[in-house]
Amino acid sequence: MTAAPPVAPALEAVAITKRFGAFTALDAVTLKVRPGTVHALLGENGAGKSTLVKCIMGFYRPDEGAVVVDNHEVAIGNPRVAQKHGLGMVYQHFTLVPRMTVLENLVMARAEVPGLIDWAAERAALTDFMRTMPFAVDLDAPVATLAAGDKQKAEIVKQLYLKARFLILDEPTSVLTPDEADETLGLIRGMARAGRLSVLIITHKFREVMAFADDVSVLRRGRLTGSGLVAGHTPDTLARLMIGDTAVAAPAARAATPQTDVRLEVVGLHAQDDAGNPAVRGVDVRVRAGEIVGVAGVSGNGQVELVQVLAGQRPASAGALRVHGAPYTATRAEMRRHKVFSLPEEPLKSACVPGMSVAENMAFRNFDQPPFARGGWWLDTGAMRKAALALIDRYRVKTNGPEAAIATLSGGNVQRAVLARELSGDVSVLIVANPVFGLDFAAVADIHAQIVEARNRGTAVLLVSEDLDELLELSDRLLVMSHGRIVHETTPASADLTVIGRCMAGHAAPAAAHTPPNGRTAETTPAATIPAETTHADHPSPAL
Ligand SMILES: Nc1ncnc2c1ncn2[C@@H]1O[C@H](COP(=O)(O)OP(=O)(O)OP(=O)(O)O)[C@@H](O)[C@H]1O
Repeated sequence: MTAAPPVAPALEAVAITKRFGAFTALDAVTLKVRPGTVHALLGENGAGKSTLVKCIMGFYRPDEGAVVVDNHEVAIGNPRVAQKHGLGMVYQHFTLVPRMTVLENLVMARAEVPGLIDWAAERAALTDFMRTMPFAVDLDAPVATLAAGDKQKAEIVKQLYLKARFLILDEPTSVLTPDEADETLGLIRGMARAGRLSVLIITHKFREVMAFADDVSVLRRGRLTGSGLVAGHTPDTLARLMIGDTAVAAPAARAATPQTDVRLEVVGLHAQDDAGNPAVRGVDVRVRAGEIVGVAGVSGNGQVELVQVLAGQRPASAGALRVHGAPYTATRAEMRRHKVFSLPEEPLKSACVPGMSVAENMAFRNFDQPPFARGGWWLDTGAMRKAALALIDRYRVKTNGPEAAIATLSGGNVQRAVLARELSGDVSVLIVANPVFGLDFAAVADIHAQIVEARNRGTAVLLVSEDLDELLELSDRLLVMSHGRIVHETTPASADLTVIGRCMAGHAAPAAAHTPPNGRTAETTPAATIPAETTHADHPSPAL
């Protein structure tokens, strides 16, 4: 490992320009991070934030400009060189190997790992190192067993162990609960104030900028639109720098919908996670036409597996699904017949083919139907292009064109492209997971408006989200999922945040809470806490 001085460095990105073909993603952007400070980098989706940090970290070679660390220009040709200069990056999504322990992950991350590892010596050295950390992370825990907050701490510890003195955090709190986020950012800020670190943090959350950052820089369409002390800004001034005169979608009015026919029924559903452990343990949910049912919960409590079963990406081990009263196993034919659409988490990974074009990805739903397919096999690329152009325009997808590979779009724009595909038709049931993960506030407003409009048109929406504010804003009914079960039901109007928080954290709800009369199906009770024993956990229904 390279020795690096323990003091926080100053870092400057000077007049960085980065082009992708004819497109200029960054136009002479200059950013100065003062030593021992937390510097927030803001910008709407596609503004160039990731491109800028990738230039700093050596993933991309800028066309023009320089990176200066402690007043010395450094040539960072690749991320290993960045690491040698004490620069480390923590990503939005976790990079540690889930099946390995924290200790194994840390040792294997080093640039030079000996052929024969003396694990006892490594453990002793790492135990000493952990004593210098503000975080306590269990070295022997397999990463897969850690809660999201602990995983993120382990990612940060890894960078500090690799002697990073300048840390770039790319939306580090998007997978954390609000408490975990505050704790993590508080500890990071503490380390910066102590002079151990300088930090550049990409975030879309103004609250985090105002509470934890010293300085802020704002990008818009590849240009720096503002920079300075956070104390000199308000969320309004930052918003203006971010989106200029772009109109933000007004919140969609919630129409009174009759909510009569049950469109989606989940009955006694059980499913396992990738390791074969029970993940969904007896879930009952009904969603009616014109209703948004929100499912809250800390990540890792079975929500991903629930959505995957509903999307046909994971088998159920027991229980049943019904759509329009008919048995449903989420085959493509059933999805088409019943008009079931889904917007999954990480759409680039789970709902796109990254190497294929925006137009092709937008046509996935019906590429084998007219007007895209003719004579059973001939694909009409002209029709696909035309349809894609209309969707790009309507959903404001920023792309170099319908022919661009979808993987070249920024995260937020991939999300818009998939949403355009899934919402553009006649939708009877919509299953949505964390739809605004990583999006800026203008895109969030857009997507929320689209979901409420779908509901107003009579779509039954199941909305699974880790963002409680989003659920309280959008849901007609709100369920809380913990340890694979629905443990609480309420409406946003009668929600008690303390009870919800306690249920999310897996703590028993207060005895005074009301149990649904049928003791079984989370559907109609206004505010109910459902004891685990009333679920189907121990009595799985017959397998699908
Ligand atoms: N490899 C690439 N090839 C072509 N264009 C690219 C490539 N990477 C990024 N872009 C384009 O550069 C622009 C900036 O993208 P970038 O990912 O830096 O945005 P961002 O501010 O990080 O957005 P988000 O908040 O959505 O992650 C976008 O228009 C994107 O489509």
